[in-house]
Amino acid sequence: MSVSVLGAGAFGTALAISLGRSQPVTLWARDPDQAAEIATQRINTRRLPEAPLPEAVTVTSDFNAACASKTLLLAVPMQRLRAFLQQDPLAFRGKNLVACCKGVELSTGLGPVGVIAEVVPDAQAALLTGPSFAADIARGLPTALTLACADAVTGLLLQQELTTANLRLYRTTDTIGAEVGGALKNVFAIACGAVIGAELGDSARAALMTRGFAEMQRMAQTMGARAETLAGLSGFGDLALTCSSPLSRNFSLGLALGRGESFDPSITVEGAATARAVMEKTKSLGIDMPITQTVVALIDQSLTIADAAAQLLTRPLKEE
Ligand SMILES: NC(=O)C1=CN([C@@H]2O[C@H](COP(=O)(O)OP(=O)(O)OC[C@H]3O[C@@H](n4cnc5c(N)ncnc54)[C@H](OP(=O)(O)O)[C@@H]3O)[C@@H](O)[C@H]2O)C=CC1
Ligand SMILES: O=C(CO)COP(=O)(O)O
Repeated sequence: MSVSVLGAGAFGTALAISLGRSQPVTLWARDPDQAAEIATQRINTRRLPEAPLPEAVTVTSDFNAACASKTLLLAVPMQRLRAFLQQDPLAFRGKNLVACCKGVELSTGLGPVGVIAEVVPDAQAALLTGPSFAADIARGLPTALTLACADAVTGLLLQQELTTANLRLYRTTDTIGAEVGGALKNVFAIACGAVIGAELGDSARAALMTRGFAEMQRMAQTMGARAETLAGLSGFGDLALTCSSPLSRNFSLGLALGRGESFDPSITVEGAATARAVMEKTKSLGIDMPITQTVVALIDQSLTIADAAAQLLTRPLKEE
């Protein structure tokens, strides 16, 4: 069986590199000039410099050629996924579509698996998520991720097909839990970055991570997810990585907010739109998400970091 990665950003390129060390892989970039440059130089200088492509990676901008594979990894940002699929839904029929993005769609409140199911209902939708920086995967450093697929047989097949020497996959059928964990960890990473940027201390960050994890569990379980999914790589695991590393773009946006600095708007930061989408969604779920709400206000600059901290500290006292 063959695999293609659609989207030659940092993550798509890293996955193609890891897979390409042991099997043929196609990496698709939408821009023909970019595809030609990566193919010639054997490196994605724009998105993942210092990570050479193995020989077994074929780079192309030919969409139909890339879609000839049975398994397609969709490595485009969350808010672009629907438009990307809608360009040619027939090309995706009957495929194993593995979303590699994290977040909640602003217009619908759906996660990546939900979006795939809506646009291409006759594909097998799956999600690859969990703690990993693209640069680490590309360098061959050890990583472990979650492969979520509601269909257990397809999930097992994808787990075997996409596990590599340095990328160990665990599988689950709980796609909702995996979606919510991956989406919310980015929101809390923004909050943690802001706390560190404003020099409020590591204790405050630990409090935010823990109470953020409570919000994540609350939302996921209200939506029918399993608690053990949130305790796994896609929930706790990714929360731990993203909230503690300046290599995270979400954490870095938070750092900039905390320091009162500007941040390059062209950088992919999934947590910003997702925080908004989650607040919209939780209106109908009827649950309390105070940290997520605070992140929305910080991004909108309708609240200072000091006021945000004061607001969270003075909420009514409750049981843990
Ligand atoms: N980077 C990382 O370490 C990790 C990222 N992820 C997740 O992977 C997803 C992608 O992130 P990442 O690769 O880092 O982002 P990048 O910003 O590096 O790349 C995004 C890619 O998506 C492409 N793209 C955007 N819109 C479209 C579209 N409509 N059609 C086709 N291609 C499109 C871009 O193409 P173009 O260059 O032409 O604009 C670019 O190649 C995110 O959800 C992120 O959370 C998950 C784990 C790790
Ligand atoms: O998802 C990631 C790590 O698991 C990458 O995080 P950022 O998108 O914040 O860089």
